[in-house]
Amino acid sequence: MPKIFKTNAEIATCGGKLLKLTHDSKETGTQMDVNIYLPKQYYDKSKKECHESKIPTLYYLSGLTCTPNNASEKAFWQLQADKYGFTVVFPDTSPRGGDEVPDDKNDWSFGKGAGFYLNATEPKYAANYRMYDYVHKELPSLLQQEFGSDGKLDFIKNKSITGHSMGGYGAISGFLKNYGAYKSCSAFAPICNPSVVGWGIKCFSNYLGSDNKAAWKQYDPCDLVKVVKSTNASDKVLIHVGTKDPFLNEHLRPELLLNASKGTTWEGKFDINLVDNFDHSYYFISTFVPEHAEFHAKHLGLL
Ligand SMILES: N[C@@H](CCC(=O)N[C@@H](CS)C(=O)NCC(=O)O)C(=O)O
Repeated sequence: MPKIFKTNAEIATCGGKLLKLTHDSKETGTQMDVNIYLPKQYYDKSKKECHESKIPTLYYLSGLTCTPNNASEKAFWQLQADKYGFTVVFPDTSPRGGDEVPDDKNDWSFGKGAGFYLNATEPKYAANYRMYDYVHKELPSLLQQEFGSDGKLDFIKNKSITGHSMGGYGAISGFLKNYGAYKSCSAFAPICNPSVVGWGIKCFSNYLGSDNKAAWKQYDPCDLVKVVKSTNASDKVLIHVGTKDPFLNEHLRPELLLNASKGTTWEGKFDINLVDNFDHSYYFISTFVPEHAEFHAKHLGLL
């Protein structure tokens, strides 16, 4: 069978391996980069094929301007993945490619590197900017086909999701829109109410249409909490945001998510931790990665 993924690098790190991959995406119509970390448990020779409990997956969605490499190099998920035994998938943040993929070269918060984890409907962007279906459907399915065939890895059934900034919004939005598909969700400095903040307004207007507010509501966590019912008593979304995050008051606005959830089935289920002195960087993210890893490990049945 022809291979789906091309392996550009296979890097030993911690007890497992980081694979830097590229593949063709039908959703985006482009080649996509993705990194995956296979933990030490995957390479454990004493474990036979067809594990009774397969190794689950944590999807990490990155923020504006990022490629799969930022978090692979600076978040230190690998140590945690080995500790609990989960795979980590680091998708790219948008389609890439040449001039055939529309972009705004003067604005790093829009276009390439800023796909906003949605399916664009505006004609200019609709062919390529399909990061929602790419991340939640196509990528897990392709990974399962190629890397899950030995029966050890589960990219689809036992999975959780997390992310940073635009990726934090992508994680919460994807978790709510696919309620039940992910065992747990967490976020680092998420954009909580994209419909009312600068980064979100620019991306939603261009990708979904400035007048199409009904489409905006289908992705905005502050609207989704009102229509998606939390039916599981153990639902909890773990969030950390730094008080010295320069984007806190202009773009992140965690208080709006707290307010939006009031009176809904999600009230009290967003565990928002405003942490003193931390900024928006990977110094902040890596500090709280162990806490988020333990949280997801519990929900994935690893603890
Ligand atoms: N200063 C950044 C602003 C964008 C930014 O802070 N991006 C965050 C996500 S919203 C990030 O993770 N940047 C990459 C990194 O820190 O490695 C730039 O101009 O590239």
